[in-house]
Amino acid sequence: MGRKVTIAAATLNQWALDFEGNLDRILQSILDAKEMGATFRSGPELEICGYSCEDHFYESDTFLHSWEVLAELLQAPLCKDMLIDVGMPVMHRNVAYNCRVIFLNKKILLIRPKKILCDDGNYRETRWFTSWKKDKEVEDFHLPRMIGNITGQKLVPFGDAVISTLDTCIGFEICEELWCPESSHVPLSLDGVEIICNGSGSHTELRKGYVVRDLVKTATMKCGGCYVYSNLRGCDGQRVYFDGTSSITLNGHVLSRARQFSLDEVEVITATIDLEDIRSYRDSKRSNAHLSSISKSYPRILVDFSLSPELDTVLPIAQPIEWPCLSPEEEIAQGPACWLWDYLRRSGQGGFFLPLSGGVDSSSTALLVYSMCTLIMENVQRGGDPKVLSDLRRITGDPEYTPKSASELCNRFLVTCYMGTDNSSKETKQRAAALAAAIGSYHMHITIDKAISAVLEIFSTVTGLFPKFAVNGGCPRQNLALQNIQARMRMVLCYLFAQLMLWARDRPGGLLVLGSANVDEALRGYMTKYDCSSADINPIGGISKTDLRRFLHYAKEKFKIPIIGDIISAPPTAELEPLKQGQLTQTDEEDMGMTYAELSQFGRLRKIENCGPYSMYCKLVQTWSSSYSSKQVAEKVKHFFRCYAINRHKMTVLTPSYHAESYSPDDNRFDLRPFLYRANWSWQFRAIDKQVEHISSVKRSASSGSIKQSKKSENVSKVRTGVTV
Ligand SMILES: Nc1ncnc2c1ncn2[C@@H]1O[C@H](COP(=O)(O)OP(=O)(O)OC[C@H]2O[C@@H]([n+]3cccc(C(=O)O)c3)[C@H](O)[C@@H]2O)[C@@H](O)[C@H]1O
Ligand SMILES: Nc1ncnc2c1ncn2[C@@H]1O[C@H](COP(=O)(O)OP(=O)(O)OP(=O)(O)O)[C@@H](O)[C@H]1O
Ligand SMILES: NC(=O)CC[C@H](N)C(=O)O
Repeated sequence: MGRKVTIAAATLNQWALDFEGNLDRILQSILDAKEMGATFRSGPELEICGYSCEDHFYESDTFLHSWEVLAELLQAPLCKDMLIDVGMPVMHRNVAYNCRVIFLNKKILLIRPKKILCDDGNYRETRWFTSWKKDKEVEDFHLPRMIGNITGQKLVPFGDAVISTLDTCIGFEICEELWCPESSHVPLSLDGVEIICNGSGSHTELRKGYVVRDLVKTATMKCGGCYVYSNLRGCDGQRVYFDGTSSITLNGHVLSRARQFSLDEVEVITATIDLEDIRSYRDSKRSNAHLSSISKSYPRILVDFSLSPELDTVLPIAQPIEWPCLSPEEEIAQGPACWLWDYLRRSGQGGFFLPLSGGVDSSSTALLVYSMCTLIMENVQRGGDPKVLSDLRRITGDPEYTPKSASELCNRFLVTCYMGTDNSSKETKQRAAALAAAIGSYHMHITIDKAISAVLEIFSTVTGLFPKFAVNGGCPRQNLALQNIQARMRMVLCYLFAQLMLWARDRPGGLLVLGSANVDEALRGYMTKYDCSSADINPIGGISKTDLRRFLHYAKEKFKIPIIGDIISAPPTAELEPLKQGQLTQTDEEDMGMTYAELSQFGRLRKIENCGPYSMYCKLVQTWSSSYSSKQVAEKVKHFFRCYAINRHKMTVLTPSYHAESYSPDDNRFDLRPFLYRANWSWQFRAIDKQVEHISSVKRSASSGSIKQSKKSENVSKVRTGVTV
């Protein structure tokens, strides 16, 4: 009959500039697609070189090696009789484009450049690429000779065209083209293109999972057709994690979807569709059909090849499935854990070292490593990607190793250390030890007072001065300095232990130091510069305290670790000031002058809603009207902006973190701002003061108005009752 087509979308964990590994994973996906009966395979954006090559896209080597990989693919016997669509950068007439290259049986059919580039947040595509502006036009592309020698072609079409096979028509839109208001799938669908492929490089963020689902469902519900969305997966050398949710959708229904987070480097999904379902859906949507009849056509590349088999009557077609979205706490449990795994195996290190204070932040970080271990266990037990076990054996230095349990694995991967001082309470020490025992980390407890005294002694010998804590009569400067030296001393010890702990345990290599400053503390600058926040990597640096608490509640049940309950209910504290009869005198929220919940709101308004001090005040004066007076709101906003301005310099040395929040203050990558501010914000704060004054005068006149009004009504009622004034 020739109407049923099996299509494959590949999800690949590529790595920028790892041409060898990227080629292997592409080949593996083609093999898997073939074995699953597909005749067409589409893959993610820039899959040949990796998405995050960034300024390496200025290097001609990146283009050269991408062509070399394509040459391997063209010649691979595996690729015979399959229509293949791969992503790579291509230079055409001295301009670099982000392209799809579509080939079949050693011939390149089309090179399709990206038409709408992405420049939001983490993306800077226009820095390296130019968008193709010539709608529905193609030009001749002169193939490099090494490719021409394989394909026997000199020129191939380059531009905005579609592929017509004997049985259907295939078109392309690349990632951002789906997100933007002038998506290519609309004119493609109106021109009768039945299968639309989107090779994408879309990163994860908390609560973003529904976006692609809604986009592909809406696109195909409105326009009809089959949408093949292939996304990257993993950490390809940057702070972002590509979440891998590739999907195949038909006429508004999702037919197949890859997992959102997974350790599998290659995951191929397929769906068999009936092309007639597209035709009847579109034709019965009369508005669609009328618009189609007047739409301008795309150039069609005719191919003497059919995606559907001759005899397909009994071939079962795919049925709609549900696309459930993970909760934010599940996203935290899985996303950073997968990112940590990619980072660990690609960095060549032997595990992690974590200073564990028993507080919410460092405990969350420890639990994320444990979560990584549970994902590895699940993968090994399921017989998932064999690469997981081979990487595991390489990292542990044990070629025979097979993990017995997540906690046994955690013992090999994670060294935790409580670094106590005279100011530490026994409760935090116990909580750290109990958590470490529950997850199985290799735990130590050390005291660092001697080191701190030694450093202070150097200062006192030179100056003859002895700084004191505030409780002992010291000024704020002395008080802070005494806190910061403890925090910084911990950092120095972390790196020492990270370097030598595997030596002490008779294993090769070193450990990556994990940091655990959360996104809110960074924004407010409530951290000591170059203390434990200056780690190698930080899995929670993009996550808010509020979400970390939600994650801890989830982890307590999921991993059955009761001590997490105590960690959640303890007040966040730095424990850097002396205790009073063994009790805490210092809490984070009191020190900061704002709650974590308020801080999170400031963060969202500053970054996501682009509020300066004045706009932030105008918004919060309404939102917080039931709790604070306009004057109090003004004070809070000013306090936040003062702290932010004074501490912004700390963002320049922020430890690289997993990107999770759209309000991340990550300097010069996600949040481009100066780091030297005029911290009194005199102009801006005056604007706030004027508003406060205005609101107060309106209130004053309203209340005097209401007094007059009530006197007036009193008189009226007296007249009515016959009493004269
Ligand atoms: N504009 C600028 N550009 C570049 N550097 C600048 C700078 N302004 C100050 N600096 C430098 O920055 C340094 C001051 O920063 P830093 O040494 O961090 O010290 P600082 O920010 O003054 O104090 C540490 C802060 O973290 C809080 N804290 C302390 C201990 C633990 C915790 C916790 O996480 O629980 C929080 C503490 O309450 C305080 O707010 C100085 O070296 C100063 O010269
Ligand atoms: N007693 C300690 N032992 C080990 N590490 C510590 C200790 N105190 C602090 N740290 C490390 O320094 C980091 C920052 O310390 P801080 O007191 O600011 O904690 P925090 O950011 O509130 O985090 P937490 O919730 O983990 O205590 C902690 O996350 C932890 O990694
Ligand atoms: N690579 C792209 O074009 C980025 C796609 C998209 N805007 C996202 O946030 O995921």
